[in-house]
Amino acid sequence: MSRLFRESGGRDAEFAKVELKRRLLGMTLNVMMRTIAGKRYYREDMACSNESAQFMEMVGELVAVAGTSNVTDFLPILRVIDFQGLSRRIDRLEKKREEILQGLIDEHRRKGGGEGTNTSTETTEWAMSLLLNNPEALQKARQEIDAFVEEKRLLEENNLPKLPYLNGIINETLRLCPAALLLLPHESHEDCVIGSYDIPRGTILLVNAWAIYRDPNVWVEPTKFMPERFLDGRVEGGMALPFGMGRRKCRGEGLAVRVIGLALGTMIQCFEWERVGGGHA
Ligand code: HEM
Repeated sequence: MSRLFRESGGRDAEFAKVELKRRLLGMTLNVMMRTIAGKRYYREDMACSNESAQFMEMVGELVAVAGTSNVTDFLPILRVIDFQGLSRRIDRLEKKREEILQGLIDEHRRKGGGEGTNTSTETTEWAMSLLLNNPEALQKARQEIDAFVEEKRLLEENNLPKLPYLNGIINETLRLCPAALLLLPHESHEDCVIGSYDIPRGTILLVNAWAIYRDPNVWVEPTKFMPERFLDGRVEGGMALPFGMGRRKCRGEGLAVRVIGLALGTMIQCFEWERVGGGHA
């Protein structure tokens, strides 16, 4: 925030154009790496070390491979020739990941001392984008924060549960722009029945969260940005599962919601925001 403040030219300055993605990525990566390995990857000037460049490259490749349809799932015979070369790509990626993680473990031992990066970064960026396109919601969030947090004090993590509208914005962002469109694939390890369907052992199940979030039978005006859907602890339609459900639910939910809430809330509290070129997208 202090860097954004300096770049914006300080208190009485005109609007300045800023690029958020790299900063949000740096911030989430730093939170994650401080938790996992006790070190920062990005410095304040956003320069990144060779190690963090490698790490980001690996995350980028992982996202690309995870998003590629695998033809051999449908025509297993093609597996023999590794038709799309996906197996080779995954093997290479696995090796790279092992090297990076082993390097962190070795370093940690010497000093005696997830995938969550992308999802938190993208959700925060989408939230800002939705707010810039819905200035009345931005205004409401600002009023809520100003009414609750004393003047001249920065928003703190323990304020977050008391800011229902800000939380509504995060939930509505996760609904409209879900970071995990199909959650993560699950595979049945034994025959089972779901609803009235017989599911054989070894079936891959994908949950189309994106379609659920846009179902007009579940949501009023599903494509509209309305944080109010989530106010008073209620969930319109009762069908929100951005972090999945059950035993394999996201482990990082608590961390993600806090990091996104704090980053978004502080950006709203500290700055006036406008779309580049004004207008509406
Ligand atoms: C906006 C942020 C995030 C979203 C939307 C998200 C979403 C998800 C979803 C949908 C799943 C699959 C759940 C299922 O299959 O039912 C998942 C799994 C997981 N997430 Fe997240 N996630 C986020 C951030 C994070 C963060 C920050 C971390 C770690 C620091 C994290 C760690 C994990 C782990 C370890 C799993 C696998 C859990 C398991 O298989 O048992 N996530 N996440």
